Amino acid sequence: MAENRSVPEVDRAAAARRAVERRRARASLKRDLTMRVVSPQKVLDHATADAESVEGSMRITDFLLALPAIGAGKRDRILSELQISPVKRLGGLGVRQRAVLRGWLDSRFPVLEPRGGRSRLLVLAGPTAVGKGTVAAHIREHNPEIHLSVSATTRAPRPGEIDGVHYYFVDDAEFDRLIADGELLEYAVVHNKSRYGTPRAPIDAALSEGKTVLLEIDLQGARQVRRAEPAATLIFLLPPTWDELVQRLVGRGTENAEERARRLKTAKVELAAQNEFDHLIVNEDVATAAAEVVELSLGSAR
Ligand SMILES: Nc1ncnc2c1ncn2[C@@H]1O[C@H](COP(=O)(O)OP(=O)(O)OP(=O)(O)O)[C@@H](O)[C@H]1O
Ligand SMILES: Nc1nc2c(ncn2[C@@H]2O[C@H](COP(=O)(O)O)[C@@H](O)[C@H]2O)c(=O)[nH]1
Repeated sequence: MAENRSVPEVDRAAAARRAVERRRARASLKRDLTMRVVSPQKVLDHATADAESVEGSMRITDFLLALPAIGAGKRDRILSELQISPVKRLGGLGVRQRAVLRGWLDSRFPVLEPRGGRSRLLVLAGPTAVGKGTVAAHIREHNPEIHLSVSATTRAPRPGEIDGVHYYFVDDAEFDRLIADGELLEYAVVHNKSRYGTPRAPIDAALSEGKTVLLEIDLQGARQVRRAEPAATLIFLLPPTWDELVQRLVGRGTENAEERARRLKTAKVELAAQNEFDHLIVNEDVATAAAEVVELSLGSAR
């Protein structure tokens, strides 16, 4: 018990606890970098602003290894090219080192200028359980002027899901017919399992009535829409952290462990494609994220 221990002992125990917490926070940051939930530039900016922060205490070697397609060999070559010692922590970099690292990051991971805001066709995509459905439902409730597309799917309804409201639940034969008759704007097998597609007619009708249309679909579908309608506004919803994403998926409780693993595998691929989108929105709070989507829809209302 703490009362029976000497002061230095208590201090040592507290310091050990803090060290464990810091190690955990750094591991979590490393995961978020690997999953592209945070941009490397942002991590470097944090480290520069506060050397004592989790970002600041991250080793340059761990930072580089967390970046896509950087292994130990490449990491060492980059460090030698940038003349940065491998023992450095991000917060301990000198002005010159920070500048060359920032330049290297900008050339390797360009921050794309948003291209969107050009059409009333909005696509909301993002990894599983990030909250696309929740944000879309919030918009349906608070912004009835926005037409929310109802997809067709071959997946079975979840408890509480209503045919024609959440999805059109169809069998494989009907999905084949929709494709054959050209009735889908886009379609895809999602999570290597069920088929999902966007019925074209209701969208054309809503657009011709001057309405804004929102599709909540996966990455493959978003890419198809981009090809078919280059002016569409593509929005990618991000989780605050990878751990939060996993918690949301588990907390939703609608998939078994095998299905969750399948979805998280797809999520990694989707997160890595976020730069293809016109806008990134972090879904920390549903109402705020929904308001940001609506704001973008106003910007593109023409
Ligand atoms: N901002 C938020 N904060 C906390 N929990 C959230 C937030 N947004 C959504 N959730 C919760 O996360 C879970 C997943 O949300 P949702 O089903 O909307 O995700 P999704 O992106 O549509 O997933 P999928 O692609 O798998 O269909 C739900 O339990 C939802 O209540
Ligand atoms: N390409 C399309 N993807 C769609 C469509 N409708 C939904 N989705 C995506 O599927 C997954 C899984 O959804 P769930 O309801 O089974 O959890 C999710 O990423 C949706 O965005 C669609 O019409 N086309």
